[in-house]
Amino acid sequence: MNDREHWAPLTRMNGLGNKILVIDMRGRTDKVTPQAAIRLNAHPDTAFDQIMALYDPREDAPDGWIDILNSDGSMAQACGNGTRCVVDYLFSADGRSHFDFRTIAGALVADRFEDGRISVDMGPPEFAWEKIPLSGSPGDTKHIALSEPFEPDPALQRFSAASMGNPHAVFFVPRDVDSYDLLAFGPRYEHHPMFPERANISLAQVTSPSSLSLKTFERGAGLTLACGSAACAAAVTAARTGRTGRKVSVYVPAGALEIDWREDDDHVIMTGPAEHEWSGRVDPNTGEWER
Ligand SMILES: N[C@H](CCC[C@H](N)C(=O)O)C(=O)O
Repeated sequence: MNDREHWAPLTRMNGLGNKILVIDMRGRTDKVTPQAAIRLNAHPDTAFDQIMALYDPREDAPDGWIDILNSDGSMAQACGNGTRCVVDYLFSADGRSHFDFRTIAGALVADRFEDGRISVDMGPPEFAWEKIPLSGSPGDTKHIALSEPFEPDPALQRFSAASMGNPHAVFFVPRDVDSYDLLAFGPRYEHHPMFPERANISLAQVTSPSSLSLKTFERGAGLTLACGSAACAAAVTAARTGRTGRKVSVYVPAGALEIDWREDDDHVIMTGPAEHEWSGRVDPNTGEWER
């Protein structure tokens, strides 16, 4: 029997087009399962890039623990666009605008401003190759030569790497990011032997000392319209390689994310919108849902 009254609130949102499902698991003792994620992703109305599963606050998670699931059921350590959606979901419920969440990668402190924009402190980037992680001990992670198999275009044979809690490979390209067939080579790059935990693969075209355009093939989710942690990774690697300053506007089709890589504490602050689409409920164990 489907005891739907005991299903969890399901909210479909997006962060600049990054498709997010917020599942409110507070007050429950069960978990959103990878099987539920795969089933939800199989339906066109609930197909998503990430699930943000929000659990009760606990001693080390003042405003709640967040599990992040990719659409293939794998777990992610960071999700900037998804975090903004959780903030907006909670603000709509009780008007609160400051939050201190925890994920497996650490703290995610976020603030919602009067105009609806939301800032998330994504923490400091990590550049040490063994912590990203990369294999083959490439040493300097500013300019890494990709080992075979790679694309014939030289711009797709070297990258900069960073972790925002999750692994990112950023390829700086000279042309419009849409002029490359990222959908075609993204899967091979995501699973490349240099990325022992796979990687989020981004193409970045620097357009000024304070702006770049970005396109990302996400680990465990594929080509997405936006990726917040990739925007952070692209901004810090652009700054680190002297292509931009530490404040960068990262443009994706639906708009821009503002990234500020702070000098004083090395933290990366990402600011952008969140959009509510519809609300329903879901069985977090099976992925059965209704609006
Ligand atoms: N879309 C997310 C990133 C998800 C990262 C996930 N693809 C992984 O690292 O496995 C964001 O806005 O930050």
